[in-house]
Formats: sequence, structure tokens, C-alpha cells
Amino acid sequence: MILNSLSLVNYKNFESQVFNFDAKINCFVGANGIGKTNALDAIYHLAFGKSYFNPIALQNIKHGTEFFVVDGSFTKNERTEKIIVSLKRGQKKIIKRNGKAYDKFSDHIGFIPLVIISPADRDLIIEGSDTRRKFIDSVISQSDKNYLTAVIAYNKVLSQRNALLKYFALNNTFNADTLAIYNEQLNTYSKEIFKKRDEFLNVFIPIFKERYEAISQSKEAIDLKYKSDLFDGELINLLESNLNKDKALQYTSVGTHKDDLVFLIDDFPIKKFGSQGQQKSFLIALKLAQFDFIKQQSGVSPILLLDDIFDKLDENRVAQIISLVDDDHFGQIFISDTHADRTEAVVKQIHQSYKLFKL
Ligand SMILES: Nc1ncnc2c1ncn2[C@@H]1O[C@H](COP(=O)(O)OP(=O)(O)OP(=O)(O)O)[C@@H](O)[C@H]1O
Repeated sequence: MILNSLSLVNYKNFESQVFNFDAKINCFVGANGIGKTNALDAIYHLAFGKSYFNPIALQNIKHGTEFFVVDGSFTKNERTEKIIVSLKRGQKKIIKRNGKAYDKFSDHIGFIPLVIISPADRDLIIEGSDTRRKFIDSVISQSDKNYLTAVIAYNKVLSQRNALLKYFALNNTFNADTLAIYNEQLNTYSKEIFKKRDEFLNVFIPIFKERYEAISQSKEAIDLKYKSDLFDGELINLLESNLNKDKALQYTSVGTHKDDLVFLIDDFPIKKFGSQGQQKSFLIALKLAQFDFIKQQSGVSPILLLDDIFDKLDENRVAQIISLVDDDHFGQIFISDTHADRTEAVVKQIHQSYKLFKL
């Protein structure tokens, strides 16, 4: 999977910009706030149809302009694939592959396998369970279309069930039959989601631990644990036993939408007990394991975006990661850094071609 060129129009701080990339290593360098992360985010946009950093689509249009266009030309399995994401104020976002617009954006997910490592990943440790579920979902759905379909369907039924619970409370009424339809549907989708998350983590956790050991070279025991209500039984029974609680809360309090990943260091939560360095190593290991997993499942090396990588690792470690391109483990890498010299020094150690873009 190679991104050959990228063209941006009115994307965040870029008015009009064209990049022609190296097939292996590309570095965006320049001062703070110049747009290095935005360039990486544009590439992320082509893979996921949205920004990694700003979920509010309209805020990705350059201030004072009416639309943005992100246009990328890829080579995948020796074929050229042209992906265009565009958004005009007042209209719906459009994602096109080779000139044809997708009806459902979810059909595009997984087509451009990509992993990003960024300082913003710390949200995975400090924010709520939603961030960690999104992480799991984004990893699995890059190689499993049915999984994403089940998650989307589950979320739709869930919001219908929540709306119904609200309606019951507002109108002081109750209808067990209508609720039973939603319970049945949630039960079906949650079974699939739970099974796939469990299977995924059984494969993922050993890869993650291996990555952590290699990065940190330290003795502490780290672990990931999957937490789900569904370990206590089928959702249909849990919904039944929590009915009074759900009626009082006016939303669904059990289900796979409450799943979480627990991050542990020596059996204690890493959020409270991990040092800064341990947390950074933990996040990098998580993302590199994501890379390994996607590659294992799809047979394609994902594009790797390393945003502000020196924030997380010293130069030796960065070199160690980038050098993986030498053994062809990685396909194509994009790096952002404020220091051109530092980046070039590290990249030059690796006998590969590279391009440096001074923004
Ligand atoms: N919609 C937008 N329109 C115009 N400018 C925007 C928009 N969204 C973000 N920006 C600008 O983009 C700049 C930030 O760019 P970016 O995060 O890519 O910087 P960076 O080069 O990675 O910096 P750092 O080294 O500090 O991480 C800011 O100046 C911000 O104001």
C-alpha cells in the first residue's frame, strides 16, 4: 500500500498543496503550527473518511473558505487507486474511489490500511471507555466488514431503545412488547460483537506484550484485559434483570456499548501508576501491535503515520522503529517533526530512500 501523491485544497491551514511521495520514508518538518500534523491528518482522512484529531468535519475546512478537497493517488496490489474526500459547507461529505462515490462510508474502511501513532493517543489512557472501544473497533473493522456492520446496527438499535425508555418516562407508560423487539436485536448483534472482540484480543494481547517488551526492555509486567458485561451472560438476560434500573435511568445500562479495555502495569491501572515513559511505551506498543495485527489479517502492510514521534521516543528508538522498513516489515512511513536535522540524521542511518518536505 503506497501513497504516491497527495493534493490538498482548503484543508485546515493548507490553501493549495501537492506532495509527491517516496515509496518508503517521508518526513514533514517545520516550525510549530506550520501544518505537519495536518498533512498527516489529510492522509488519515483518505483512509478513514474523517480526521483523527478533529471529529467536527466542518472545522477541517480552511477558515473563510467554502469547501475542502483531499485527493490521494495510491498503488495497491499494483493497481492505481484514486481516493478523494471532499466536503462543502451545507452539504454531505463525499468519498470517491476512482471517481465513484461510496453510498456507505463504512464500505471504504479497511481499503487503505493505516495506523497512526501520535501524542493524541494518550487519550486512550486518560479518557473514558468510549475511546478504547473506538480503538478496538477501528482495528477489527479494518479487516472485518461484518464486524463494523454489526457495531453500526447495534448502535442504531441502542439509540432506538434509549429513545423508547425516554418516551416511557415522559409519558408515564410502558410497553414490554416493543422493548422486547429491541432487546432481541441487541442480543443478536452483541453476541457477534462480543465474540469478535474476545477473539481479537486473544490474538492481539500476546502481540502487544511482545512489542512492549521490545520497546521498554524493562521488567514490569503489563497487561490488557477485556471487560464486558457479556462475561456475565447473554445480553437478553442482562437487559431483563436491569429493566427497572434502565427505566429509572432512561437509557440502556448494560451491553457491549459499555465494554472496556483495562490497561495494567504490575496489576495496577497504568493511568494512575504508570510513569510518563511507561505510558508512552505502552501506547506505542499498542499501535505497533495494531500494525502487526492488521498486516497479519489483511496481508498488506498498513501505511504508518508517526506524528511527533520524538515526543515519545529517543533517537535510538525512533531509528529502531524506522529501520523496520529495511526488512520490509513496514510499507510506507510518514513522519512529522520540528527538527529537520534530527529527523534527517535518524532517517539517513537507514539505507532507504526518503523525502523531506520542509513546510
Ligand atoms: N480549519 C482550519 N483553517 C485554518 N487553519 C487551521 C484550521 N484548522 C487548524 N488550523 C491551523 O493549523 C495549525 C496547526 O497545524 P498542525 O497541528 O499541523 O501543526 P504542526 O506543524 O503539527 O505543529 P506542532 O509542531 O506544534 O505539532 C494551527 O495554526 C491551526 O490554527
